[in-house]
Amino acid sequence: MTDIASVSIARPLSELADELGTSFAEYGFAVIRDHGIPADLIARAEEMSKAFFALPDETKRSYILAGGGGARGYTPFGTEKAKDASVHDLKEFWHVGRDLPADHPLAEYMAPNIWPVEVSGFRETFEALYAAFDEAGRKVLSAIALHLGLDEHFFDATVEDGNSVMRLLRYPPLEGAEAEGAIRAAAHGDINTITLLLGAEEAGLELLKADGEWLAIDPPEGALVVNIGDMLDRLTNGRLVSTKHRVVNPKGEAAYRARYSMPFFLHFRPDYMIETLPSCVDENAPPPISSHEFLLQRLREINLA
Ligand SMILES: O=C(O)CCC(=O)C(=O)O
Ligand SMILES: [Fe+2]
Repeated sequence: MTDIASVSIARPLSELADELGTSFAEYGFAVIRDHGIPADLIARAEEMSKAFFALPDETKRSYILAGGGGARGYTPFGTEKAKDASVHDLKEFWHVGRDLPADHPLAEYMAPNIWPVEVSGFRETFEALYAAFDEAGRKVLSAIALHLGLDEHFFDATVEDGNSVMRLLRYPPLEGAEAEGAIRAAAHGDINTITLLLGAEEAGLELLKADGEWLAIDPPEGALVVNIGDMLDRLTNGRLVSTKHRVVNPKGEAAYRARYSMPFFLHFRPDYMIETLPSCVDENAPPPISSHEFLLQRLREINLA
């Protein structure tokens, strides 16, 4: 294969599962079209995200939740650092999670969302987008299950009421001669099960290929860029790879523009035991670990817990 797959997911999953799975095995990434998230919802969400980040710094900072590890609300510029990186990423973000009823057995793992009162329609829009991401994610996981020789619904119970997080990201415009080629988000692997990303048509996202070269990702307007996270890499003992990726400031005029994107970090349920699938076991298979414990280990490494 010479490039990552670009797949319409409107076709029967059994027909596309292997094309998708092969791309995840080789690159850890695929582009997914016809994913079912309505274009007008995406447009509204992008507008609301821009409106939030345009608020005064002081207002945005009033939505920082101390002690929550950035899991909900606002995280300012200069907080998150990639694992082993020496400088902070050039980004600010807002997190929306799953709202569970207070008496739900998994409620202790998922803090209630907070919402900025200054942007009207923000809550409704992002609740709708969260649900749409959830549904698109289940479909992608069904295709992955087929590719792995599992039942199409294998992953349904593993992600039900999982602590997936939707991140609204803003990378501020950079200034001066050093802007071109600056690193907006240092190379990292995602921690979760799979990530569904909107907004990557604004240039900058690159993945690290097995041969050590960086490959720029250039999806068509409105498509999802999907990548395998560390949890699914671990579950499959590396058959599907969590590939390092980064966001560089593009060359030319775009270097001086802000970049907005919206990843949805789809997570297993916190109590799901990540134990290598029987078909993927070999002598190097890692020991079982709960999804929650794995997440905590990794958040400490990136300065968020
Ligand atoms: O902004 C992007 O395009 C990618 C963001 C990303 O990789 C992340 O937040 O984990
Ligand atoms: Fe990422």
